[in-house]
Amino acid sequence: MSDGQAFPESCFASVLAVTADCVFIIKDQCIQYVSVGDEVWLQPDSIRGVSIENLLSETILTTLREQVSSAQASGDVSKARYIFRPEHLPELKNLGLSETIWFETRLNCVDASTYVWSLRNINERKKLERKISHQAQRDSLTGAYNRRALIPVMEQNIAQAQRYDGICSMLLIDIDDFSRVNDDFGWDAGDQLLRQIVTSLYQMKRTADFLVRFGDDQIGLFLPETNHEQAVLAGERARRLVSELDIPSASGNVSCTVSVGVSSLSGPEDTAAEMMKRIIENLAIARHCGGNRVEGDS
Ligand SMILES: Nc1nc2c(ncn2[C@@H]2O[C@H](COP(=O)(O)OP(=O)(O)OP(=O)(O)O)[C@@H](O)[C@H]2O)c(=O)[nH]1
Repeated sequence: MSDGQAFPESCFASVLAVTADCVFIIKDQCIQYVSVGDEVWLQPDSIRGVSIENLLSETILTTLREQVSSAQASGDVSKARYIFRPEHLPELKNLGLSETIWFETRLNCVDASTYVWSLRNINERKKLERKISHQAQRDSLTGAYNRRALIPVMEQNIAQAQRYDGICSMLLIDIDDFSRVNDDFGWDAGDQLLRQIVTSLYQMKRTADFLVRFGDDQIGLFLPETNHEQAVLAGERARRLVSELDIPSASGNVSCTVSVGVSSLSGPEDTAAEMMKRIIENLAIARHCGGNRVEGDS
């Protein structure tokens, strides 16, 4: 900084006071100074002079040591992310840490024993990221995962099945004549039927099974560690379950049937794409034969 731009030392405290980040100045592992920023739960008077080793967990301290080393080695600002959980940080919990906080931090060394560590609360950003990721992977009507979410799950499970037992299957469940439900009972009743089918299948499935809204009137159910015979039985259970639904609507009770295509991994050369192709062919046969039917690999 040139002389003309000399920063008035009296302004340093004001700069810290206006920043939303929480800033620590740490010397010989002791907190020399803290500006709490938006972390108003933190009580500066209670932690000034305290050793960070008494305040932070071993996991956080390990990352912090690495961050300090990195800043020392590069002579530059070093960044790291931390999760502060009240249950892992009893001292901070006593001070008022009441919820899990994600911090994005920057650290700069002043000299060999002193560094400045600033912590930015990114909980809001994390929440938004989770919401966007949730929306990207979920169907908004039924809350089930969507087709996009299925692909990696299927590929990962198929790769795993090929390394170990080689077994997994998938069902594609298609509502017969769904447009008739919309036409005769209204779109709301159609929506309600879709939701109820997803809820019933969700209750039927095993924990490890992965259920998705595959298309407009199609539900996919990926079944890890399930052979073809078991998968066809699961398809039959799903078919029967849906046929027993009877949903009241303003225009009368709504019921429907489904056609189910089933396919199972057929060997080490098989792929998710090939399996999906067979499922769609089997589903087409089930529909062609009049619906309300389960069709598996021949
Ligand atoms: N209620 C409701 N209907 C939807 C939704 N998404 C798509 N649809 C309707 O679902 C219907 C699907 O029609 P098709 O794919 O021809 O299926 P189908 O009438 O069951 O015919 P088949 O499959 O040949 O028995 C269309 O009328 C779409 O407008 C939704 O979210 N809610």
